[in-house]
Amino acid sequence: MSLYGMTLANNTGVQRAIVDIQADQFDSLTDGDFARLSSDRSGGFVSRFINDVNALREAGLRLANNLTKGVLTVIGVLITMLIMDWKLTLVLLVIYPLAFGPVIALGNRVRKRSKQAQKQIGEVASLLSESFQSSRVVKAYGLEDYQKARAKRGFVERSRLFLKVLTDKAAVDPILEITGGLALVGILGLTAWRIAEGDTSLGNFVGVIGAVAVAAPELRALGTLNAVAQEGGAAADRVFEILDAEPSISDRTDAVDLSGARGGVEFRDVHFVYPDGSPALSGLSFSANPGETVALVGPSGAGKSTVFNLLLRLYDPLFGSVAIDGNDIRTFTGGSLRKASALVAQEALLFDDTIAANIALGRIGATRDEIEAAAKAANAHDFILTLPGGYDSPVGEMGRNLSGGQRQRVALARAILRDAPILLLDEATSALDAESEAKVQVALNEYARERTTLIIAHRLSTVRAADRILVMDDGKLVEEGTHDELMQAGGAYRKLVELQLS
Ligand SMILES: Nc1ncnc2c1ncn2[C@@H]1O[C@H](COP(=O)(O)OP(=O)(O)OP(=O)(O)O)[C@@H](O)[C@H]1O
Repeated sequence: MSLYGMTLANNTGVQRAIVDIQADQFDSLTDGDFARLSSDRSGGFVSRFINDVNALREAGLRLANNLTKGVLTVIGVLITMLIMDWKLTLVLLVIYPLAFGPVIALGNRVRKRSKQAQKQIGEVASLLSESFQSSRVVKAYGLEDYQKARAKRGFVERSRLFLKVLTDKAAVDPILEITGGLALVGILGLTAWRIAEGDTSLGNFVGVIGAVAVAAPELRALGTLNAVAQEGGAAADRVFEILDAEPSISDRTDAVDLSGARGGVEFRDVHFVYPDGSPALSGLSFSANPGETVALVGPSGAGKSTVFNLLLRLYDPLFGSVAIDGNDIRTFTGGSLRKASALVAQEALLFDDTIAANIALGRIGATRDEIEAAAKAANAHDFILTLPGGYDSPVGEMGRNLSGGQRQRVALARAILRDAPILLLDEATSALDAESEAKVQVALNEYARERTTLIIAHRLSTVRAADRILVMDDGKLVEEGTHDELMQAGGAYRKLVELQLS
């Protein structure tokens, strides 16, 4: 009964520790650098939460339930043996570690190989989620065989790596059998000699061997436990990689809250290269005054979205500075800095919840009336009312139940509700038809009057009305002016417009 009680207590303890580890891992990733999250496969992270944590749980439970019992038995047996025949016990104490040497070496190999296997599970998880998310393209392009082959390769590799770990673990018992057998032969010889010399008696010897027989299964269990512990250790290494990572972008100790921002934005000679080495900005300087609407245009890869990434301080520039209202954004706390901006990104990301809940994320605690007012301003109200559940309709995973244009309008409503002094629109209306876009534009013009608005758009009709248009190329500013001025100047902007009209 006490064993039952101990097992229950261990199970609960391990389970609680696992919940804490999972929550801490999630907190660390969510609060950590954006660069880290965007640099690894999503499946890699998912597997750290599921597979690594499972391995930790297994190891934790086995260690908690078997280690104490095993160690206590071995200590008790050792004391008895020392009393009965200390010389033979000392010989055994020298021989046993020799037998355990290979088991420990094997344990280290298990650790290395488990780490490799766990990493590969992450790759398989990414492959699976990518494959299910892209099922439309897979069907439309007849890529079923291609995907099946990729998945099969992943599964085969998974089983190959898993088998290696199992093979190592399986070798523990035979090693213990062989070394144990050899040790026994030696001990028998030694004892026969000592009995002949009159140094010990057969009775003592039988007593010691009896004690070894009691301890042997526990020792063997401790041997396999080592392999399990190493597997758990490999998982723990991966979990702690996440927990211990220090974010490179964090609040300075003297950071202050940005409150009452007027929304002036300034980039001064900003140079930036992504962590993978892709150059993005090389000496970009521009400013946007509070309340001004500034459009960023230019060829794909010119660095437009990067401007938003730096303004939100998802990354820090290599050189130069980004300022709001004349103060370097690194002097502000990250939370307050991001509250000053409302971003609508190209992919209009929605969460698997209702439409109302998705809009409300713009400002936690907003009332239903405020949510509806924001939806009206984003020209979303009418389509929302045509849905069976109205504002309470579920949008599906990543907003899959809505059309691209509908998703964008819900995302716009969320940004409008945020009521921030800086509005960042990155191809925010690209999925709308011309009529809907025009309607959204009218509403946005009204809303943007008191806000600094930065607009990225390829469709140049969207940016015509901006107070100023910045033309970027290769991470630099190449032209600047109103639509009319730039058309007259006959430079890069005019070429872009003519290309779109032709
Ligand atoms: N997360 C990232 N990691 C690595 N490189 C990136 C990342 N995002 C962008 N880049 C690179 O930085 C450069 C600028 O990209 P950016 O997205 O800012 O261009 P853009 O002008 O917004 O292009 P588009 O109009 O196609 O959206 C590109 O060469 C791109 O490959």
